[in-house]
Amino acid sequence: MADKMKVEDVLTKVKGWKAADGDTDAITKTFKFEDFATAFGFMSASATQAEKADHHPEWFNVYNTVEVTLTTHDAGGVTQKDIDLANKMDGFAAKLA
Ligand SMILES: C[C@H](O)[C@H](O)[C@H]1CNC2=NC(N)=NC(=O)C2=N1
Repeated sequence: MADKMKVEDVLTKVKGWKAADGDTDAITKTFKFEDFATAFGFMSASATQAEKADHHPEWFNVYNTVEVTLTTHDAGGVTQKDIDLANKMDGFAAKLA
């Protein structure tokens, strides 16, 4: 199992993510796209990656906005798996921007 890391250390390895409100055991970022189809494309690419890595995001989507929260349930906090998924999701978002 991936080891739980300090959220402040994790935040040095991802861009534009922050500690989730009232929760030092998760990181969050809000992605905004041109429209729903693009937001859904981002979610689709992220879902495929999540399945591949067996590591899944929590998210909330309204139209063109996707609020993402990452944590590792098995570790009770943030791990390298969240850093990897955050960086992948940033890459998908950059391609769709
Ligand atoms: C059994 C399976 O490997 C686990 O339940 C996986 C699935 N996806 C997961 N996703 C996340 N975010 N955290 C986990 O601990 C986790 N565990």
